[in-house]
Amino acid sequence: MHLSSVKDKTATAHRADIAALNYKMDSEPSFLRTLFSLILVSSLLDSVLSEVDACPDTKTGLESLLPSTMSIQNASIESVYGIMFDAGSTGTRIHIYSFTQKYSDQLPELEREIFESVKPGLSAYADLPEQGAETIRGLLEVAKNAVPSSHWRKTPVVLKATAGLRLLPEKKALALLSEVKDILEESPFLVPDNSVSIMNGTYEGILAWITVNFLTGQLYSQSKQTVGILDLGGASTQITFLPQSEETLEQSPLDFITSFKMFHTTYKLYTHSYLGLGLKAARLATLGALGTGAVDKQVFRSSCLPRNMESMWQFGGVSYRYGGIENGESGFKSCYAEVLRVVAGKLHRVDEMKESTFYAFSYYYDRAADTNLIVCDHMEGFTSSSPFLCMDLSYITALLKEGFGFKMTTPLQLTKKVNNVETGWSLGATFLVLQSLRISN
Ligand SMILES: Nc1nc2c(ncn2[C@@H]2O[C@H](COP(=O)(O)OP(=O)(O)O)[C@@H](O)[C@H]2O)c(=O)[nH]1
Ligand SMILES: [Ca+2]
Repeated sequence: MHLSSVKDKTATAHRADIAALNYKMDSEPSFLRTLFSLILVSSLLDSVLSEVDACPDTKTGLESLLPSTMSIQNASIESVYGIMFDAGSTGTRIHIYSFTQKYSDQLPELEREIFESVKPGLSAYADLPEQGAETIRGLLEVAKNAVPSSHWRKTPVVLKATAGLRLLPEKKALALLSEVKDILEESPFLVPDNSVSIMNGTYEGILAWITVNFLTGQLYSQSKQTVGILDLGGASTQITFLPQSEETLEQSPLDFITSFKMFHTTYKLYTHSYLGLGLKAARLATLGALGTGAVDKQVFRSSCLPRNMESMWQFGGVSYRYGGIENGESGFKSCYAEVLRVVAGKLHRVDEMKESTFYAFSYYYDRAADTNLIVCDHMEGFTSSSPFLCMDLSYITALLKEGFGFKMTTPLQLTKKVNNVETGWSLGATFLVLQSLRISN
């Protein structure tokens, strides 16, 4: 079993708080081994990335806006702010970034992030767009407190929705976005054109890759030892990495490879977003409830749930009745067979992935952090607070192992934050907005 930490990979990081997950070893061994090979980087690399090589070339793409270094310094210097809403399938989050610009001829530095979230996500308001958009208002108040009023007018605010809205009928999604746009326009912030949209899945992966490799210092290092990212959302999941072998480029479908230029380097990334393979969509698929809509009295059953359980669950504004199989199968073996059917044949694989380093976040992190004991074979002891734990962990195992084809030995870094900044696509997306508005150099 191979365990590694962020510290090993990041020369400029000084400290990583690492907590290996504590699993009970009497459950199914293969299940445990996969999960045990994940490390919980419990968040804080509290050091700063320093002395990085800033290449202020304003001619090309993203390089012109990436902050040259991360620093937590007192900033009496001119500040630049950017507000990004992540309208995810399970919740809406606001990220308020502040950057400082020390000298007008230098690139700005990322100073800090303020983060707040609300649940459920916009897609839960599919039939109540006005009410859904109201959830944005409270988050905008957070932004008003975080950004000095003298900067409101020049601070861009953007909302990007992901798989929850992608899965809604177009008319309903557009109605929600239109209400949201009205609320942003009532705010004192700068609302650029196309400020409210559904983001393409390819961007989701690329922007998260930029965020993570920026935060870990890889975009500045000479060695360009970038790391891949695995994001497991509620409705979709993304994989993005920089292929090293020609074989990978040749063997991948054309739409899995995207090129862009940054820091005098052209990156040719492998990226794909699998719609419907997010954790919550996978629950529906496992239960056989995908695409059934609001089915009144039907109870969807699974051996991944405690035998005597029966309850209700909501996703995307639809309520589902679900339960265990009374007097029937239960436990890891049968559960794993069920989730395998959800991933079988759905994912593209390349050999190189097995040898690469990946940062895994979102539900990969959340569900692992929820897990002190693996209890698929002891489900009767479950409380109703987490009835889906066995199903979710079985799905994550199946997705990584049988879906993407990772080996037991592939090290995956589970992380929520790097340098106290949330991992995810939001920071990368904010760089793009600042660049398009020429707010940064
Ligand atoms: N680390 C991190 N996780 C996040 C952030 N925002 C959402 N998540 C996680 O993303 C998962 C939910 O996915 P979501 O974005 O709602 O669904 P999607 O629309 O399918 O991507 C949960 O595990 C959240 O905790 C963030 O800013 N940072
Ligand atoms: Ca997401």
